[in-house]
Amino acid sequence: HPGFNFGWGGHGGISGGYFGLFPEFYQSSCPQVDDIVVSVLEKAIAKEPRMAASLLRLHFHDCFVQGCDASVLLDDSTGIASEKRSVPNRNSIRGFEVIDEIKAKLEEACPHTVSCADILALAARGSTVLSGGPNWVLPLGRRDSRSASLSGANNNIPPPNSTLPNLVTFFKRQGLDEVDLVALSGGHTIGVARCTTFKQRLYNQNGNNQPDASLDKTYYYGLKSVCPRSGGDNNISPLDFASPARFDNTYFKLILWGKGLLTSDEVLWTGNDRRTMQLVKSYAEDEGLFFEQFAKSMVKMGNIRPLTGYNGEVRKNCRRIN
Ligand code: HEM
Ligand SMILES: [Ca+2]
Ligand SMILES: [Ca+2]
Repeated sequence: HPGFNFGWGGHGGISGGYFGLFPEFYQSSCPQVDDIVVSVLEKAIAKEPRMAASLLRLHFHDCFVQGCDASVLLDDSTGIASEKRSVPNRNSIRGFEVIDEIKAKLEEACPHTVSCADILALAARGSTVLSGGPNWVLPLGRRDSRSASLSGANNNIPPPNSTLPNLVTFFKRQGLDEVDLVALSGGHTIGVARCTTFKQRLYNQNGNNQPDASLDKTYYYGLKSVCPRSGGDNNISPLDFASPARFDNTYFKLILWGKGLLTSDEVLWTGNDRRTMQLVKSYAEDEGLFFEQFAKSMVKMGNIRPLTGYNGEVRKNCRRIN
């Protein structure tokens, strides 16, 4: 049965069973899988362009905690402490209704076949493409976890005020390098962030009641009007104000101009690491280069510790274990 990769993963030889994933995984068991995913995405993103950003982020927050196993989608229940309650996720991650709709359509077309973890990977790619970004060949065959890790979500997702060395460490822990860090940060070419995630930069970046000196002055004044010193924590600002719904390379151009929204964005340029500086500069100058590396790094991120073979399960409902 080609829809089930017996013999590929689960031998514990190669770390995490990387060789368990392959692009043709659903070729005979659910050939329409990508069409169904994209049709739901088209509707959702037409209704709200930001949804593309939210879905891209969901795959990232899944993969950095226990690997790409849809742990992020589990609700609280007996024995499950939902990752949705973690500091990086609460009042923040979204898109669950769209994932539910995709899952429901897939259960109709190909019952009990497509995992929620693969849906997240497909939704991230589809969202990128529909926003004008690159396409890539996507290895599939991830299975879904029977557990979640609230502490993992608190400890493994990098906070927005991270220093550059800290960001590098968070990514290294997942087997990702500086090139992946810079390229994947380019995901911030779409979507928004809440005032609470960048407030410190505006009012007290170094404990001296001063703004982050790397902020462009005009940009800084604009941000202060959205994000007052006190209150307004849930006010939102685009991560790439020049083209918040378009997947392009303006995110990197803005960073060169001191107009990156989060500390974690700006430090890629100001963090005194010649490698990340050079990468920011090259992606700002060459969108094609950024697209190519983003695609490669997304595949790499999507390969973080997947469950394959007999491990895990294919959930019937992405919000709970079977
Ligand atoms: C490098 C470390 C990263 C940090 C510190 C970081 C941090 C954040 C923060 C704080 C927000 C705003 C959350 C909120 O206000 O509720 C955000 C949004 C976002 N992040 Fe990241 N992120 C990082 C990497 C990534 C990666 C690797 C991706 C995907 C490839 C990504 C994609 C997104 C997207 C698309 C949004 C907007 C979501 C929306 O509008 O709903 N981020 N990120
Ligand atoms: Ca996970
Ligand atoms: Ca953009």
